[in-house]
This record gives sequence, structure tokens and C-alpha cells, in this order.
Amino acid sequence: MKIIADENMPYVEALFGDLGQIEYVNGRTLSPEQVNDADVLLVRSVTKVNAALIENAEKLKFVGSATIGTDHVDVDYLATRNIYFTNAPGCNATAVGEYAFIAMLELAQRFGESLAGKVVGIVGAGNTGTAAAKCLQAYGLKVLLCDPIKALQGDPREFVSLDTIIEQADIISLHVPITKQGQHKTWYLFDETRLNQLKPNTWLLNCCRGEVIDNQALIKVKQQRDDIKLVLDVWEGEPNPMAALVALAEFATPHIAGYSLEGKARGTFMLYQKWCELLDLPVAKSLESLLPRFQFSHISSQGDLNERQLLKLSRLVYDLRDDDLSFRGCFATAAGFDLMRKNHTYRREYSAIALNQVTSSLSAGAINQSMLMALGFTS
Ligand SMILES: NC(=O)C1=CN([C@@H]2O[C@H](COP(=O)(O)OP(=O)(O)OC[C@H]3O[C@@H](n4cnc5c(N)ncnc54)[C@H](O)[C@@H]3O)[C@@H](O)[C@H]2O)C=CC1
Ligand SMILES: O=C(O)C(=O)[C@H](O)COP(=O)(O)O
Repeated sequence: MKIIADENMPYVEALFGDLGQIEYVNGRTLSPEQVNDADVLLVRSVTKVNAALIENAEKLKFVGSATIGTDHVDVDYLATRNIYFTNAPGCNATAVGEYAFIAMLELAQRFGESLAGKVVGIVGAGNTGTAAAKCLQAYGLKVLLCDPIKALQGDPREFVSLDTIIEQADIISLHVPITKQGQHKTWYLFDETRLNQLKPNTWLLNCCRGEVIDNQALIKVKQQRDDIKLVLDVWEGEPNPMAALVALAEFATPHIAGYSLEGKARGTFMLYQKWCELLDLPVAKSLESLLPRFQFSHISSQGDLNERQLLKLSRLVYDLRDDDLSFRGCFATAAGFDLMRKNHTYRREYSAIALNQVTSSLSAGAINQSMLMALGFTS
């Protein structure tokens, strides 16, 4: 069996090595000739899987994308060809949620403010939005959720309109898929009009898809409104973000909000599980066996923490400042953007740290052992 896999998808050898002959390819430049004799195709978000790519791949029976988003895959076409498709819903949701939370802690520190007490609006309350909300609520913040689709589906959580979020939230974090049609389409959901409606000093975070914000309009609005602060992980026209926008963002990264080792491993593992299920094979490998031990796996601290100390602790799993700095040095070329993504193999999730808070208080609202556990640290 021939398995074609993106060279930047980790753990493919460990999980699929026994199942067939693996050939690694550059997902960004993958050509039809390279997939013509494939049985299995394993891709990431950078590969457009459509008729143009796989028309002549007659043996192809399985396409797996180790991503949450599916906008790069023509799922209708795959269905007409009877090719099984799976993605990895939720695989990197914790990573995205922690990225957003840590970015907010960083902004608070940079501007001498406290994150505690702010109201956060989450647009899109699926896996990543919920993961962000989990951290924020664990930290005691008021969270407003906007997700008209979930509301219609009867999700029991309380939802508000996007207008309410814009009026009331101090921070807005975007977590929607990119959709170009329908009543709830998200393409340019934040256009110039909406961007102009942001209340003074709003922090706007985008870790879903670049085109959810009209990037040209964002440049224009931000040039007139320095009060708005931006954290941008995704960009219109990746891998070529607009240089003027990078310069205007407080924190800028190359689409790596989901890139914890845990999230990446989960993505490939979910494809492996699905393939085993389809072939009626036992799931012989485990997710845990893939992950290296974290160098700060056990930490003891004395007493409750303050917000600054929580940020210090967070920087052990993910120091956003480092990625921001590297990004500014490499984003100018598509190769630089992609290389930073390729080499991004160092980030962990809060769960990688077992924390023992000696003399932790029981006070509600304190950054004590129970709040840290709720954030995702382990004991
Ligand atoms: N930066 C990164 O590294 C990553 C980016 N993503 C992106 O984030 C997106 C969201 O991921 P998940 O939360 O896991 O997806 P999800 O499918 O679990 O949740 C998305 C939610 O957005 C809601 N939604 C759709 N249109 C909306 C609208 N107009 N207004 C408000 N809500 C709307 C849906 O009802 C759904 O509940 C993915 O589709 C992907 O494009 C995902 C993972 C990593
Ligand atoms: O899961 C998604 O959706 C994402 O956006 C991924 O985190 C993007 O990562 P790659 O598939 O491009 O490695």
C-alpha cells in the first residue's frame, strides 16, 4: 500500500510505518503526478485536495487531513469518488485555546493592565472557541459566546449576538471556520464597517482563518485607531501576509496557534485511528508514547500566584514573544513563513506540567491550585 504524506506531518512514520510504504512530499507544491499511484493521502491545511489534484489517482481510497479546518478539501468531490475523507476535529483545540489565553496575558503585561476583570467575546463556540472559553472562565473572566448556528441547534449555553460582543467585549477572539456562503458566512465577517464599530481599546485576536477579517480594511482602521490591539496568527493570502499588517500587530505568528506537540500528535493519531477502524485493524499504538517528556514536567510553587507569575509559568509551555520575534524576521518570503512552521516543534500544553502548589489557599478567585488545575495543568 502506498501512503503519500506531507513531510511536515509529525509521527507519520511511528503510526503508519507498519501499514504501508510511506512517501513524503511537500504539501504546498504537491502535484497530481505525485499522488497518481497513492492508496492513502495524508495532508495538512496547505494542500488543496480537489479534482485537479486527484483526478487520476484511481487507487486512492482514503484522504486524511490532520487539521480541524476542512476548507482546503473538496469533500463533495471526494464523496462522488467514494474516497473516504476524515479530518481531526478538536485535535489542536486546547493548543488554540491556550494560545489565545496566553496572548491575552501577554497583552495585559505589555500594556500594564490586568486581564482579570475584562469581558471576552468568543466568536464561534465550537472546539477551539470552547477551549479558549474554558481557560478564560477558569481564570474568572466573564465570557460572551456568539454562535448563531449552535444557538439554533439547541446548544444549552447562553449566546449573544455579534453586535452585543462588539458593544460589550473588551477582548474579541475569533474561532469560526471560513465559509463563503449562507446566512452565517464568515468571509470578511469583520469588514471595515464592523472594525470601525469596535469599542475603544478593544483587543482583537484572530487564530482561525485570515480571511475572516478584511486585512486591507484592518490596516486602514488600525492606522487610524491605535487604541485597538491585534494578535494575528492567521493572514489573508498565506503564506504571504501583508507586511503593513504584520507591523501593526502586537503579536504576529505564522498560523501556529494549534501547534502544540500534543495537538500535532493528536491530529496524526486521529487519522491513524480512523484508518485502523476502516481496515478493522487493532489500534496498536498509543498517543502518549509519541510525546517526549517535557523538561519542566514537575514544578513546585509556594502560595498563590499573581497574574505576572501565571504568565511566567505559561511562558514555560509557550513563549509567544519568541515566536513573534522569529516571525518578524522571516515572514517576508513564503519560504520563511513555511520554514518557521516546519521547525515549530517545541511548544507544549499546560497539561505537560504537573504542578504542586505548596501552601495553596482555598480562596475563590485566587490563582491557587484549583484554578491552575482548571486551566489545564496537572497535579
Ligand atoms: N490557527 C490555527 O492554527 C488553527 C485554526 N483553526 C481554524 O479555526 C476554525 C474553528 O475551529 P474549531 O473551533 O475547532 O471548529 P468547530 O467547527 O468546532 O467550531 C466552529 C464554530 O463556529 C461556529 N460558526 C460558524 N459560523 C459562524 C458565524 N458566522 N458566527 C459565529 N459562529 C459561527 C460554528 O457553529 C461552530 O460552532 C477551524 O475551522 C480552522 O479554520 C483550527 C485549528 C488551528
Ligand atoms: O487545524 C487547522 O485547521 C489548522 O489550521 C492547522 O493547525 C494548520 O496546521 P497545518 O495543517 O497547516 O500544519
